[in-house]
Amino acid sequence: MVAPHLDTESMHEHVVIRRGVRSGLPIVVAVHSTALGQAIGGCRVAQYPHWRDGLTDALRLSAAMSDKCALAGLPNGGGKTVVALPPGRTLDTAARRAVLHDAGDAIAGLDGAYATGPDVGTGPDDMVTIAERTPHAFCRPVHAGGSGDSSGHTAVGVLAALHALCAERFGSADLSARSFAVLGLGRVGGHVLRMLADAGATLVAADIDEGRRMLADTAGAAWTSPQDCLTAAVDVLVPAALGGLLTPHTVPTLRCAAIAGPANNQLDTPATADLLHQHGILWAPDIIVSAGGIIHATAVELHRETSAQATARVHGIADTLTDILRTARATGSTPAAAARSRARHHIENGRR
Ligand SMILES: NC(=O)c1ccc[n+]([C@@H]2O[C@H](COP(=O)([O-])OP(=O)(O)OC[C@H]3O[C@@H](n4cnc5c(N)ncnc54)[C@H](O)[C@@H]3O)[C@@H](O)[C@H]2O)c1
Repeated sequence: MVAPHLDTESMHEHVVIRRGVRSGLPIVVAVHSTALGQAIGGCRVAQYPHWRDGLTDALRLSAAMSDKCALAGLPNGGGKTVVALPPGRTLDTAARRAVLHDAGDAIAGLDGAYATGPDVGTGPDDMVTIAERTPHAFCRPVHAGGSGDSSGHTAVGVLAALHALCAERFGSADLSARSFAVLGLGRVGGHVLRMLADAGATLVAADIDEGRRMLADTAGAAWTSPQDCLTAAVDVLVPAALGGLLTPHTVPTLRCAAIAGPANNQLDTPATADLLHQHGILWAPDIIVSAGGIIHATAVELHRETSAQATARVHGIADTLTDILRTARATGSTPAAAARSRARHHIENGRR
């Protein structure tokens, strides 16, 4: 089924919802916008209480991708693929291959309106499997000019954002003078922690996985519980785990002066940006901070740039963030509102 999505607040161009013919699993491909060019966004394979929760996630994440691409200056729109696994369901090799082929067929049916890449629950090998059914998957190996694992590039973008944020909030981009609480030491958070340690920063770190403690020890970071990390008295909180951690319940407990990290969808609702503002906490919009991976991937995979050229684009995140923070200050709005307004402006101009 290919049907237009009728959400009036954020109208999607296409939403494909289908039960995979091979896997029997629910597959959603959401194309939010192609106003600026081909929609891009990862393929997520994750457990959801109900497949409709996967649909909601796909709609939300694809709309956020449109804003992320627009703010990153990419000639692309936002899309997302979600394979919604029932609670407790895991995939063996054959089932995984079946569902990835089903997803590939759904993407192929969009005739190039959308291209996919790795996301939560998928990696570069899965893109090779999807590419057996559609050419619209980022799957070139690094040695052939592909982008590879995005987490290192995302981390480079986070560091660029942290420099810009510190310059705006504390009057200096010198990270060695600042303290950071890194919440989540996975692929991106681990890189960010190491880079902050190299820069001489004072560090606190946490992860629900005790196995990540070694990373913190090596970086000279004080290991703490996730709850204490969230509320640590530091200059900057770096959310690098899951989204939704900034809520009306958690914001009053925060003791940081600023927040910037790679975690997607950090705010539970857009209104929480106002609450952060009221508490004097400067929040760098995640759609800007976390864009390094997608900037690098599109540059090398779609536009055939060298990795060095792509990395220079990733460093541009610092200028984008500085511009948004200054605009917010000048207009008395929140950075979230300034970023959203800028993104919508770019998308509307692209549509004309
Ligand atoms: N990988 C990328 O290139 C990329 C790009 C853009 C955005 N992001 C976002 O950045 C975040 C991290 O991505 P990743 O690729 O590093 O994921 P990951 O799965 O490798 O790492 C996430 C880490 O967070 C930990 N974690 C989960 N729940 C936690 C909790 N409640 N408290 C503390 N730690 C917790 C996990 O144990 C894991 O170590 C995600 O929100 C992801 O969507 C990632």
